[in-house]
Amino acid sequence: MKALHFGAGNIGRGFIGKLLADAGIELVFADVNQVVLDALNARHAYPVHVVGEQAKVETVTGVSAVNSTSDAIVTLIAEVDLVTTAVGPQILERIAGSVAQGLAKRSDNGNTRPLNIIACENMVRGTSQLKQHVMKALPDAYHAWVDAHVGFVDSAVDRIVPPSDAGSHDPLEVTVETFSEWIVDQTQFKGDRPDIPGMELTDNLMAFVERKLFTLNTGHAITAYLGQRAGHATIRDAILDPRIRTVVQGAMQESGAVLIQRYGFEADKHAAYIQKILTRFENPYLKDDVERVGRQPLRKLSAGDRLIKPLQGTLEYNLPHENLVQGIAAAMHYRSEADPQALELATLIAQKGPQAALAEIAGLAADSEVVASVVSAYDAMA
Ligand SMILES: NC(=O)C1=CN([C@@H]2O[C@H](COP(=O)(O)OP(=O)(O)OC[C@H]3O[C@@H](n4cnc5c(N)ncnc54)[C@H](O)[C@@H]3O)[C@@H](O)[C@H]2O)C=CC1
Ligand SMILES: O=P(O)(O)OC[C@H]1O[C@](O)(CO)[C@@H](O)[C@@H]1O
Repeated sequence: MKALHFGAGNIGRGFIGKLLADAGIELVFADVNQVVLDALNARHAYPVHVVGEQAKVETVTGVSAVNSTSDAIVTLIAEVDLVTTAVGPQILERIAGSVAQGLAKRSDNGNTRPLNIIACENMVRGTSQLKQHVMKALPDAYHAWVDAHVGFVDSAVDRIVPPSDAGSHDPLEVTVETFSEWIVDQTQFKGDRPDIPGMELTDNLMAFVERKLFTLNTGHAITAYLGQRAGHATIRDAILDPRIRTVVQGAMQESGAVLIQRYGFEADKHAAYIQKILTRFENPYLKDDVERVGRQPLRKLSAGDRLIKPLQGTLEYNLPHENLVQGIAAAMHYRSEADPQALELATLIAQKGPQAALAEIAGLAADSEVVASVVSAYDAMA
């Protein structure tokens, strides 16, 4: 079996690519970072530091790489059995054109072996969104063929992989936590489902996507935003601050109450899930900067993402949300000179004021009670 994985970054090398290579799948990474591409093609292997109580270094072998903007992509898509991505939600649209060309070539070549495509991004049904971009880029004449032979499989992906230690000079080295969870929608595959140890199948993906995104990612983002306000550099330092921990735990519980209502999770199991996540944030073996976890605040404050969607859920079920409100207010204060979205956020707030800016970014009614609560928390934090 042969796979093409877009994005040889932290999750690509440290999680998805590793699982594929460990399963004996011939793996080609596609990326735009020439240093990483050259190193992968020179060594065909890289080290993964799995850190925890019992640290170990595992070597991923038998991998190669191509430039994601080269024609090689089209040829590969015409022949591989599996395509995965971990490039970031905003990049999916950019790779869709070459995926479409590859699918057209596959069809022209008469290759009717099933192909499955799985986007592994922090977003709800990211593969379905990739499919929309691909279909837009693909001539109509190929649509029926793609529907018959290509599975677009949504997934939820959970492993904390910050950039490797700044002390390392190896561009391929990656450091990962012990925990990992990759859950895919078994109903969307074409042909036989691949047997990849570490890839779990479900017929109830939305529950798992929302459980992960609106618990871990909700709590993580709020830890980052409150952490920056309090002057903490890392997620560990922030979550060990008792005032921050109280709000983060409260926000995960508020979001959890929505998930329990919506999906029927058992309350005690969900409480244990939250506690486990808090210990993952505390991981003493990972150095995870608040800027990494807080990156791209406009995306994180958008309507379907980890802060606003749980808040909307509390409104839908008439549930408490004071800690989510604190987290959203802190997100509006997030600043980073290196992050274009943080700069845009600051400009929007300066130009329109916090009420109109939040309404626009989050898709909330400017005159709603909940926007007034966030603005009042935002002002109190200023
Ligand atoms: N790092 C983590 O702990 C986790 C990340 N994720 C998700 O995985 C995705 C990737 O995140 P990271 O690995 O942390 O980011 P990263 O920045 O480490 O990796 C992204 C990679 O994509 C590459 N890339 C950019 N444009 C490209 C293009 N046009 N074609 C091919 N490659 C391109 C970059 O050069 C980089 O190597 C994101 O959606 C993130 O939300 C999900 C769970 C955990
Ligand atoms: O990758 P994003 O969506 O910017 O958000 C960072 C988040 O992703 C993760 O890297 C993995 O889920 C978390 O550590 C963090 O909550």
